[in-house]
Amino acid sequence: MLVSLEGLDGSGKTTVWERLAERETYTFTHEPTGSWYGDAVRQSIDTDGADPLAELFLFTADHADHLSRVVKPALDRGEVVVTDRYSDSRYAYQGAAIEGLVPDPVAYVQEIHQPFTRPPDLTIYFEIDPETGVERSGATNKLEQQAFLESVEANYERLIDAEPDRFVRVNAEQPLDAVFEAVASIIERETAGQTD
Ligand SMILES: Nc1ncnc2c1ncn2[C@@H]1O[C@H](COP(=O)(O)OP(=O)(O)OP(=O)(O)O)[C@@H](O)[C@H]1O
Ligand SMILES: Cc1cn([C@H]2C[C@H](O)[C@@H](COP(=O)(O)O)O2)c(=O)[nH]c1=O
Repeated sequence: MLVSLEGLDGSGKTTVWERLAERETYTFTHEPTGSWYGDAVRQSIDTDGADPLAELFLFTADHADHLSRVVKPALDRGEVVVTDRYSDSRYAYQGAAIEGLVPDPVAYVQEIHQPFTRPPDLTIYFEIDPETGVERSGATNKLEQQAFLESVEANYERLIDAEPDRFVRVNAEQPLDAVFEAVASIIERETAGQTD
């Protein structure tokens, strides 16, 4: 079973993911990955003026490698995989970043993925206000900006509307302990008795 954690920058995904890894025996992974593809992505994120379409394809290359090298093999072994960000990050973030370059950016990014990706079975959406996201993340790069995160949030809402059964919302403005327990219990409930 494949579980993804999604949300705006600063929503607390990584903090919860790290705590889960201390307590649970799931397979833990993340995007951008630690591979050289992930390094290229991080270099692009930190480059103001990087071409947004080129950045989309860097993120997508990292996803393709992540799928074939980590996610699919773990799922084939019957493991529960918990990933900190996955394909919805591309639909929401690059959907916002390439606005104006193609007619329907979110649909365009989804179409690029459709032939090869493996959609998550469950996606936990860490819900926070973009303003809180900017405060918590420290606005350290071009993505952690309020206006941009407002567009990203709108794209996430569109994805949730399209697939309400896949997404579970968690109020990520609660104290961290409450967010963590909510996420842990959702995953425990949804994975009970499941292997792949
Ligand atoms: N529920 C919470 N209440 C208050 N602060 C929080 C909460 N969750 C996380 N934080 C803090 O917010 C900051 C960002 O958290 P974290 O890195 O986990 O977010 P993230 O969703 O992984 O962001 P990004 O996608 O940018 O990596 C950290 O300093 C973390 O301690
Ligand atoms: C996977 C992915 C990520 N992003 C953005 C979201 C963050 O601002 C950065 C890095 O992610 P992290 O959780 O802080 O490590 O990259 C993106 O725009 N598109 C994606 O597909």
